Amino acid sequence: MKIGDLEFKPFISRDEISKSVKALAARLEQDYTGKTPTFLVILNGAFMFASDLVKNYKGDCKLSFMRLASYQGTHTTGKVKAYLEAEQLKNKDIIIVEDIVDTGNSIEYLIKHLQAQNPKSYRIVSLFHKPDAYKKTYPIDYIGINIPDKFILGYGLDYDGLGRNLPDVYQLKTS
Ligand SMILES: O=P(O)(O)OC[C@H]1O[C@H](OP(=O)(O)OP(=O)(O)O)[C@H](O)[C@@H]1O
Ligand SMILES: Nc1nc2[nH]cnc2c(=O)[nH]1
Repeated sequence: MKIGDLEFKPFISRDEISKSVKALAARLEQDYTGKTPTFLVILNGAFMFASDLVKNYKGDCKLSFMRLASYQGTHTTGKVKAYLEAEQLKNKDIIIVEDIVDTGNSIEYLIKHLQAQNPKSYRIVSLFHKPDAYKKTYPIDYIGINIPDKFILGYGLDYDGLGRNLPDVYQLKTS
């Protein structure tokens, strides 16, 4: 399948994704019993995962959204800047919702930003994780599916803005 100028092949089906999302929601529900966590959704990529995750989460919860703007120059390690009102996270049980943790640059930035705002607690849930590409040591508390270090798209993840709407996940063809 061609997206933009690149060729992709089917990788993870919507059924497999759905099972993983339900399992994550169930684990979170159990761990946050008696609490009202705030799901902090990291836009743009996590929008679809977050939507399905909270639909499957039956306990009380709140939602907050944060956009990370990447400034990508000629280097691949893009710097990120958060857009979020200060004090919004103080004394809250935060669950950071990411679609993917790859190198960990984004999550590192987020954690530093979050710590400065004194939340009561914070944990990370990511639907996808590339352990071989991960360069940080922060634990990813809840991981849906570990994947190899290859570019994917679909289910919220894009290539050059394209492919976010696809219900299944595709992997870049390399040969
Ligand atoms: O672990 P890393 O190497 O930092 O990669 C993970 C980040 O990359 C993606 O966001 P992206 O910057 O593509 O923005 P988007 O969510 O708006 O597509 C994803 O949503 C994560 O935030
Ligand atoms: N679309 C997409 N975005 C990413 N951000 C970090 N890793 C990836 C990836 O594999 N695919």
